[in-house]
Amino acid sequence: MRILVVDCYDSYTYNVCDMLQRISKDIHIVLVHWDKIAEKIWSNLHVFDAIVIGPGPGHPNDYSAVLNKFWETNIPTLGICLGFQSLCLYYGATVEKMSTLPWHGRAATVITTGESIYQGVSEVKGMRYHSLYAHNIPVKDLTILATTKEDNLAVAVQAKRAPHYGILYHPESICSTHSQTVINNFLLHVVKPSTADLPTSISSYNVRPTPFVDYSVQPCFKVCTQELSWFDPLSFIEKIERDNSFFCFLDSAKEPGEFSMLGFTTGPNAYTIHYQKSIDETTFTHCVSQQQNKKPYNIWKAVAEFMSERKAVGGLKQLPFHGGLMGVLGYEANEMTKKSASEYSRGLNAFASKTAESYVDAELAFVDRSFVFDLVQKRVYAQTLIKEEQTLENWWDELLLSDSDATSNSLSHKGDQPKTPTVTISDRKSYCKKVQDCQSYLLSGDSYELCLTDHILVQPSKSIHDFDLYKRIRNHNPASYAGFMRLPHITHLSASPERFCKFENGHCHFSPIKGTLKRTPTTNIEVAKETLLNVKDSSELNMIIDLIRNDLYQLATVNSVSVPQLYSVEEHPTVYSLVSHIYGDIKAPTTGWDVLAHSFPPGSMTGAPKLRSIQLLEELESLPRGVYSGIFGYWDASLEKGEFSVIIRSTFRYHNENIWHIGAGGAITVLSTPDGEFDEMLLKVNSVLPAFSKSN
Ligand SMILES: C=C(O[C@@H]1C=C(C(=O)O)C=C[C@H]1O)C(=O)O
Ligand SMILES: NC(=O)CC[C@H](N)C(=O)O
Repeated sequence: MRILVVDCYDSYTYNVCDMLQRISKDIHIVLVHWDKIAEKIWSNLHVFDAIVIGPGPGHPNDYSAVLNKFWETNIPTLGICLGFQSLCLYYGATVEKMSTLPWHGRAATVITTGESIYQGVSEVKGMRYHSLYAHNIPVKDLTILATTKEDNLAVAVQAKRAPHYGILYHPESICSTHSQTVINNFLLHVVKPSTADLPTSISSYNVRPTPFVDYSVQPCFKVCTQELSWFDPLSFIEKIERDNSFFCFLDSAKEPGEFSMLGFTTGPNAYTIHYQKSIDETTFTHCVSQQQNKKPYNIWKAVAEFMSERKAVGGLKQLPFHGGLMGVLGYEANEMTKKSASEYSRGLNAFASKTAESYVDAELAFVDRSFVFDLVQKRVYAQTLIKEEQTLENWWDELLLSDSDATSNSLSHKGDQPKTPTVTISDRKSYCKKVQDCQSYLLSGDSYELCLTDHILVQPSKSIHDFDLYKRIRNHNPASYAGFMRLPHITHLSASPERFCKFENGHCHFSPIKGTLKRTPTTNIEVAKETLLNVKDSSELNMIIDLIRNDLYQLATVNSVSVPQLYSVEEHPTVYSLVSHIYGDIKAPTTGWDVLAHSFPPGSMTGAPKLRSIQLLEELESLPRGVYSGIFGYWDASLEKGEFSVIIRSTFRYHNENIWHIGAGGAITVLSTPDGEFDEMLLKVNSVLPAFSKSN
């Protein structure tokens, strides 16, 4: 069966594709963007057995010139949400803003006629992501098939003189029920599948992403492992790090901790890598020779090629990291945002007017020398990536010898009592105004959720030693995804609680956080569960769960994406969080790096639909986000495993400038209160800011 799926740049379109393909493996989908439908598609429309017009931001009027061409055919067509509205509009209904608050991320009870595509289904749960609704529906042209119990809204229609259907709720959502029956009814009872193959010129026409490179390459390195007697990573780093030494420390700081890893750039095979979006160039610098190799394209493709040429074999299987990539990809390191970190060079606010090249959008290191700390077993391993012809040096001896009392756990610090820094942050009034601006976009149907953030600048009274600052942040907020990275362009200090994505041997795991509650003496995990499992926070999370399923479906194997438990509440040092866990499987030649690239930036930091939300947020937020909202982590040289956190509750600076950046914000929905969102933003700033004024 050949189906044309029209993608209106929603963040749920791939969920629609997967929903269709779960019906039958014989379904061949051609996915096209509504505004980029090639002439060869239009001239071959008749070869498709069915058409599905997906959901999308904005008003259906914006799409009519194109979508109406589908309603003029006699091809079985199903419109979802925006597609439903387009069908109703085509027959003269009125489509306009809801007169009540929209149900973004909330499932309604849908009563059906039990007829047509609802044969055998009398009541379903239907997840709603719409701000507009259709009324004055002409009954001479359209039959209403279902309405909501809560507000008696028409949510499914069928045309009387053509096999055209519309469903306003999202049947593809994790929270909708009986969708396989409904879609089955549409496909099997409405569509008469033809047997002929699609013309090759069309069958390969697809916007579904493909892996960057073929990773089935010959390994280039082997991993040499030397177990050492235990030493505490933090005290060790404090002793050996110097103001100009580059290294990357991924610190599992939340008790009991699992693995921490420390990567050095001192080996013969080490590189630093940085990306400048403003010139779309990725630079690889060999650490020993300082020789540079520049690639005139984005970091995702460039790093994929680089890593495929440096595949490693060996090492202890139980360790997460043996050497490879460590670092940060900043929020703007994607093709959806227009801004880049180079904006800082235009003397914005307090920035020194450095050149644009000073501000990079991503920076990582390829480390061939690393320590991995098994915090549970209290074991530490020195690991080296070497080529066959290279000889192994005991590089760790020199480091350990330079640190005679590595076992000391004192969190001593350099320098005297820092004075209160100068902090630039939005005031309540201006932030609340931005929250209201967000909500206007939500009510107009341009977005269902916007993760609004503020860009806080911290100028210490005198320069602060960065690792001292890290130790203070870690003391105040020991997080699961803590870490310290000092590389040539960016110094980044993390206290993040949020995993973005972990991948290992083809299994991917995302765990977005939405819903944050301050810890107080009267809150405990039970109180937090009662408080966070409310309509606002769960609807915020539902939208991101569906968005991440969609991102995963782009590359995951059909039927492999799952959400075993919709919500859980996690306890962190300063807050409680509502979390969900989404899993999916990929198979070679796809790797976790491909999944990261096509799921970036993190949906929990953009909102949904992702593209439109990113565009709106760029309008609303004056500065680039820089490192904040990006991801921080590692990709092992085996290419088989890696883990990146969402960069929040962190601070970073460029080039040892005495200006530190903190990003903080929260998901804005129609249920948000401006003051509540400002307070939430402040709560998150205070997971890091106090460290600039404390002495330990
Ligand atoms: C935006 C931030 O956090 C994000 C928004 C959250 C929320 O709205 O509850 C929680 C975690 C993050 O996904 C931040 O910490 O700055
Ligand atoms: N999910 C959608 O397709 C939304 C349709 C339209 N933008 C609305 O908000 O009503």
